[in-house]
Amino acid sequence: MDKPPPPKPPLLPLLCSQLSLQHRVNEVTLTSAFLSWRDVETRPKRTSGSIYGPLKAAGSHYVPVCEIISVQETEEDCPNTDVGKWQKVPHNPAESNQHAFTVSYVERTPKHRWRCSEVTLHCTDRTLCLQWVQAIREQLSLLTIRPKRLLVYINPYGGKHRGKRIYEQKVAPIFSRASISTDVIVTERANHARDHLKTEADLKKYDGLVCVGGDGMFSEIMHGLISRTQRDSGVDQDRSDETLIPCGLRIGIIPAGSTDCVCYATVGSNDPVTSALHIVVGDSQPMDVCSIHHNNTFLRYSVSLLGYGFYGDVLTDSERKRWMGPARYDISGVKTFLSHRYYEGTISFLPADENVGTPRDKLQCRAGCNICRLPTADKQVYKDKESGSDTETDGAWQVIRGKFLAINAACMSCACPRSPKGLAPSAHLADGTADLILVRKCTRFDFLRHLLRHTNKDDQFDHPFVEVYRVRQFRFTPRYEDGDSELELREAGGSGHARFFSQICREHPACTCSLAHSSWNCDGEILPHAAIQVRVHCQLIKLFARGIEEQSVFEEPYALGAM
Ligand SMILES: CCCCCCCCCCCCC/C=C/[C@@H](O)[C@H](COP(=O)(O)O)NC(C)=O
Ligand SMILES: Nc1ncnc2c1ncn2[C@@H]1O[C@H](COP(=O)(O)OP(=O)(O)O)[C@@H](O)[C@H]1O
Ligand SMILES: [Ca+2]
Repeated sequence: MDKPPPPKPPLLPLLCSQLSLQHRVNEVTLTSAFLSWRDVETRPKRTSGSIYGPLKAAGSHYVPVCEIISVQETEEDCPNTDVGKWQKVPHNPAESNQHAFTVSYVERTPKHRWRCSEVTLHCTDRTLCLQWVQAIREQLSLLTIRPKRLLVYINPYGGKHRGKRIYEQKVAPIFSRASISTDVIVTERANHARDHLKTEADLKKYDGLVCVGGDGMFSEIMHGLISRTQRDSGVDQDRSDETLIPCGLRIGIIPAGSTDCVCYATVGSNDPVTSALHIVVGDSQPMDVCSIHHNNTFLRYSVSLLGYGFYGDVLTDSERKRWMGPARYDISGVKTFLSHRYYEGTISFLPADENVGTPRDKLQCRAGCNICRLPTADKQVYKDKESGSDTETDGAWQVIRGKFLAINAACMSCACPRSPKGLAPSAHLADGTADLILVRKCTRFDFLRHLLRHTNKDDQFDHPFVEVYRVRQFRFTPRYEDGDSELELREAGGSGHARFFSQICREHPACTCSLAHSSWNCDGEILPHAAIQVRVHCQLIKLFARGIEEQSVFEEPYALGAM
């Protein structure tokens, strides 16, 4: 949350020269933290006592070394065969035979988008030019968090089927400029990436994974990596009380899907170039993951939306409309809204510690979030267990029964272009909790008001039929469960009528009659069971991201690099 400190004065310049930039003399300085250049032909007036002077002063630029993408010696005055264009011939004839180098660096633009900007600096002789290139490269080589070798998976059918083109045109050139080597796999079927990661991939060869696709594709890669990590460490993921081993490799997401909420909620935009640059600079954002079990069988992991009722039904309907691309969610959304089905069941949950806040906090999770840096609340559960007190029976669990239009859980905001603040606007990426949102039966009109508030600034939780809880674990049992809760059916006074229909549904699994059940939408996959147990695993995975930056971060002085 903290505003980054202003750049420190360059106490120990590693290199300082007068170089020419667009035919003007600039004093160029490299320190271990910044590359800066200042036009010395127009000396700006200082307006305050600060040694930085007015940082907006014309001609002063600071680029943090950690945001430099690459440095290259520039070939002057020759046709650039790569792009088939001639470079601009300098006006000043004296400059035409000079040596130059080009530094590419991150430039922030509105809406959290990053772009690759360049500055070309001319030197009087080649030795000086090489000295500069070498000095900058040396500083870059000290940034050991940057990945050098990546394994890339592309889903050619995600979103609008543009994954391959997006990767080739926008991302691969950035990786090659940053000297990142890649192995690229274009998937041939669903679960290809997951299975490859689970069993075949030689993960030791890589510093990270890249997923080109949507939330479904990300989910595949996450499943492959988590399962592989547990198997390699001898951890049984079927046991719902296991402490899972965090994954070592970071995952980068190049958005090319329908919803792209994991990317949007961790980076602030769904822009392929921005994501590629976050990978290049080696960002790292830990992220919570929910594990979902049915009795003692592992079903799936979830990071974004785990939704029963409305979002489950939207997904079930939209799967038949995949050919429509992203628009399928709008059509199925309207259809599901009109059907206005509600489902009965019981939710039990273990509330999170108070110090992590509540789902209605005004405070949102942003880059460097203080709540996510707290010692993890998650660990408390295991401590309680070890000391013999069973948290499950000591009264901490709360139980809610009712008729629900929607039951949603999200361990992050789920912000996406459709809903910029997300399903759970105050959920934290890495605090070990999920926000549980219960929407009880209400009128169609009220439900519509609630849904529409996801798309504007109004508070979607400010309705009498909506309840929200911040939880570490929860369970759901539908009132009329298949197979194992005949007893509950009888206890609950289940009418012969209900039993009759639940019987029909059991015998005709394809029947979409939803008297008793909806399905869970788990990050865009349909789960086979309605009765589930869910637990949040704090910071189980890491992404090449940094969380959403506060707007002030890309105000001065950090934007001074803009030319
Ligand atoms: C009638 C008006 C309705 C407006 C409701 C707007 C609410 C939007 C909240 C969206 C939350 C999305 C959470 C992300 C879910 C993804 O995991 C999943 C799968 O995404 P994918 O297809 O793989 O990109 N997408 C959906 C829509 O279920
Ligand atoms: N080559 C492939 N052919 C068919 N399906 C695939 C392929 N590769 C991945 N998938 C599956 O496609 C599904 C949707 O992919 P995703 O990239 O999330 O796009 P969208 O956001 O449009 O749903 C994922 O669940 C993934 O498992
Ligand atoms: Ca969380």
